Amino acid sequence: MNRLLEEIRLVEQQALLLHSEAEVEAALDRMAERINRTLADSDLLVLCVINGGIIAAGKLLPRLDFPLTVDSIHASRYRNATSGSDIHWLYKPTTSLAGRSVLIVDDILDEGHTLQAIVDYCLAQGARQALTAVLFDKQLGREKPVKPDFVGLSVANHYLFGYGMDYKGYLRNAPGVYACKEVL
Ligand SMILES: O=P(O)(O)OC[C@H]1O[C@H](OP(=O)(O)OP(=O)(O)O)[C@H](O)[C@@H]1O
Ligand code: HPA
Repeated sequence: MNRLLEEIRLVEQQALLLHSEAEVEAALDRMAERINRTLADSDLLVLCVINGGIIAAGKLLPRLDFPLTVDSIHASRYRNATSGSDIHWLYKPTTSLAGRSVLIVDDILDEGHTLQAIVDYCLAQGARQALTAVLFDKQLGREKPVKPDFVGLSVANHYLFGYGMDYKGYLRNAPGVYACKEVL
């Protein structure tokens, strides 16, 4: 096995489960209920922030019970590292955002720079409103540049993986929220 895969296996073995699959699924139900109540008549465009937001969006969408369209955006700040740097714009939506109500869906709000940049981008493209939904909001104990409109769970300030969140590109598929031991 190569060195990176060995590290991934070790991180996975030593990680601490913070939120079970059942907890996250219940949080998704609650989030969807709030979105259904608020945005049913908005001709919504859901913007999935890939890669991390794939699972959040994929699990949220079938819970939404009104007509909507979907596109994606890829702004990456961590790029397989465990600390963020500059934002790299890797994919921009092909749908016109002009005049649209947009709901940006991501896995985690950490320092908030990525989501803030995506909100700014949507508004600059002429979106009527750019709302935000994050499955996890990390408790940093300080103000963030953006306050999400819809939040699934508030999570502890550790480096996390699972439900879309990666460790060095891996472990996004873990069925729960796990804290890496290195940063515990
Ligand atoms: O609130 P912030 O501190 O800006 O961090 C949050 C962002 O970081 C992760 O993306 P990442 O940059 O790792 O790209 P990825 O989705 O391709 O993994 C995550 O999916 C969020 O988009
Ligand atoms: O804790 C995290 N885990 C994975 N990806 C992330 N992107 C920002 N914070 C995190």
